[in-house]
Amino acid sequence: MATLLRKAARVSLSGSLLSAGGRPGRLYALSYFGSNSRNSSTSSKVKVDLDNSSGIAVVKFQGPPVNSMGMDFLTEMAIGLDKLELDKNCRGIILTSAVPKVFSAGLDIMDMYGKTLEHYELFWRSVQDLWLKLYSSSKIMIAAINGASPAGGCLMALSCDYRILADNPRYKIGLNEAQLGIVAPFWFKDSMVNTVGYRIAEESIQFGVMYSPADALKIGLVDQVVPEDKVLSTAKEKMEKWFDIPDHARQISKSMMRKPTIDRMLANRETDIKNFVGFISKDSIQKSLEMYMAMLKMKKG
Ligand SMILES: CC/C=C\C/C=C\CCCC/C=C/C(=O)SCCNC(=O)CCNC(=O)[C@H](O)C(C)(C)COP(=O)(O)OP(=O)(O)OC[C@H]1O[C@@H](n2cnc3c(N)ncnc32)[C@H](O)[C@@H]1OP(=O)(O)O
Repeated sequence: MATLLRKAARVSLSGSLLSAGGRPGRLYALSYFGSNSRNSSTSSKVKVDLDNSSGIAVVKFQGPPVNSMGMDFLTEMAIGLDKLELDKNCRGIILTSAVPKVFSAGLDIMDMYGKTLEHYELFWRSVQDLWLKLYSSSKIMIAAINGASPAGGCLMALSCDYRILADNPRYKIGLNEAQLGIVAPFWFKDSMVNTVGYRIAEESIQFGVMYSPADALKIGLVDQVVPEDKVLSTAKEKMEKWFDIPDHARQISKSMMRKPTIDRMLANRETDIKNFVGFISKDSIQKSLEMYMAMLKMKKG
């Protein structure tokens, strides 16, 4: 019976939940995925390794020093996720980091500082695009969080179906935007509310709280805390459990849960871009970012 279910589960719905929701999907070349038992692709910031026999793809962030989400990272992630979304051999995706101590430092602050309005618009569209791909993926998404995960890093984790955090008190996670003098947009907030509930999100976002693993587990921001050397293996074990559920049933259930949040973002996408560009280009906000970057550098010296 279990084997039958696994076979049935292999017949997955094609495309992300976005296309399953009746929106036009896009086609991308499948150049690097052949019929070998393992397919790897490395670009400068992201490594994708799909094991065809298990159906698990590991997407590793490899942009030292802190895996910040700049234009290159956003583009490479978008391409990698599109390819995996279309690959029938892939049933689950694990996000993790190859950079010691950091999962991702979130959006690259240098992409939000001292640039043109056109750059801000393009950058924000790319951030939205990555979130849409992650949040609406038809695949099982597990975050194997093996380092600090502030702001955009936390958002990537929140977009997954399951979160495993390494048990190291230095690996804090949260939407800390308010601490930088900027504001987590509504779809960051929605992702947080959908995970931890309204009351906790309300406090969390206003204070820009960064949670220790123990606290993140307590509020449900992560689902499991495990020793650092077990993060990836636990993610793979967990994935096998998710694989027991037939894909079509899981995908439709996922879509049912996430569609209202995705639709809200799509309906407000252009306004959100306008808000971002207007907000980030303000002198006062640019000053806050400048001071924050200086503070990060001072902390080092
Ligand atoms: C009305 C509202 C409408 C719309 C909304 C409008 C706008 C706002 C939306 C914006 C949403 C923003 C989301 C974000 O993700 S913002 C980014 C937030 N990130 C952080 O605060 C993390 C900052 N970094 C850290 O805390 C630490 O670096 C970290 C990750 C814990 C690692 O610590 P450590 O290993 O000690 O490394 P260093 O701090 O020494 O950093 C090394 C190096 O990297 C630089 N750096 C760190 N983070 C970033 C970053 N996010 N972007 C760019 N650069 C970063 C750091 O300065 C060091 O540089 P150096 O040159 O000194 O080597």
